Amino acid sequence: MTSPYARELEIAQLAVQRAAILTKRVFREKAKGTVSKDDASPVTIGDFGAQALIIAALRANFPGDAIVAEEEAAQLRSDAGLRGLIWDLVRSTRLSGAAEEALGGVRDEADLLEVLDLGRSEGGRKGRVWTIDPIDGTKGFLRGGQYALALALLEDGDVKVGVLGCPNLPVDDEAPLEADIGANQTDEEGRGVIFSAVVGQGATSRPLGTGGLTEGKSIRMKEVTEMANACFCESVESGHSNQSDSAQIAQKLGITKPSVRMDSQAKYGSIARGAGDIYLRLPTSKTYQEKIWDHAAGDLIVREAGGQVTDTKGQRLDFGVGRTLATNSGVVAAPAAVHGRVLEVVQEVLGLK
Ligand SMILES: Nc1ncnc2c1ncn2[C@@H]1O[C@H](COP(=O)(O)OS(=O)(=O)O)[C@@H](OP(=O)(O)O)[C@H]1O
Ligand SMILES: [Mg+2]
Ligand SMILES: [Mg+2]
Ligand SMILES: [Mg+2]
Repeated sequence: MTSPYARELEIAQLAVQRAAILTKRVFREKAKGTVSKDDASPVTIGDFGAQALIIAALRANFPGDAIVAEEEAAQLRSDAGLRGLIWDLVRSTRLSGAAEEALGGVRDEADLLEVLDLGRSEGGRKGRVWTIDPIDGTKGFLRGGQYALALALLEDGDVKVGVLGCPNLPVDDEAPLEADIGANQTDEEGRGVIFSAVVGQGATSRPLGTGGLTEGKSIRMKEVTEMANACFCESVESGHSNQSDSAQIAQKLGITKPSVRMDSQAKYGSIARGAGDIYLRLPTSKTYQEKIWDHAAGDLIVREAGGQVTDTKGQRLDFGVGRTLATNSGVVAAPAAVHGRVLEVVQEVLGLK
């Protein structure tokens, strides 16, 4: 008997792997100066191209499912030049060997727009909903630092399958956490990893390849025996997470190491494999609502690796409210055994108790 969600997991990973071939091409061509067209940023090109390829794979395999994706086609409808550039990339990006056969493609430029707009679902608590962030950590992508292609399947509001493609993280699960290096790490030997998880089946990492999937390894969070030695990750952008609050929290917890700042859901993947221990995302404004595509895959991967993920109020992230995590505020992710203690200090510093 095949395990539940086996096909969803396989297709999701292949789709992410194919889309990562495109984002890496865009980065390389940007470095050579051949990709920019007028004011189109490479991240725009990569975002649209990767989203189109991922949705095409979902459309071919799970045509009845709803999709909540970050980008939409509007800008491409009015910009034929940009549309043509993206179409050229999309039509020529394929997995090697038989793996490509399982994934559907995009037919033409008109279909490109159609496919992109399939991601405009409002989400919600009913049925199967895929959520996609084609490039998470756009700043990291541009710098040649960390970024992720994120894909998750929700069923009745719960995350069932999560996949994170991280082209610039080390393949080696034991490799120490690197602060945002910002150098061009794309294509460096030993980099590129896919994290994945299925509810109740644990979390896995495997090299990000260009054809069929290779064997995965099970990953677990590291046990925190001494808080002083714990390592916490946070956003690079101070506008995305309050870094002065996190410094105070770390100090109160007795953490002596400086935080590791890293873009994207690579933070979730890194703590899930024990390269780091804690991920804090502390609100910088009362009005910003986190987007479901920025957290769904990472949330499941960390929980399946032995972690607990809540918001700063101590509530589980609720992916069933719509396109945003409207009822949550920030993120606190840590090994289950110490999550309570971390949350207590977060609430003390934020004045929530
Ligand atoms: N004000 C504010 N607060 C919190 N989050 C915000 C905010 N503004 C944007 N975003 C979202 O942050 C996503 C990137 O998060 P990161 O953790 O990668 O940030 S950072 O790049 O490390 O600084 C980023 O995802 P991408 O757009 O896919 O890069 C945004 O969806
Ligand atoms: Mg994002
Ligand atoms: Mg994005
Ligand atoms: Mg964005």
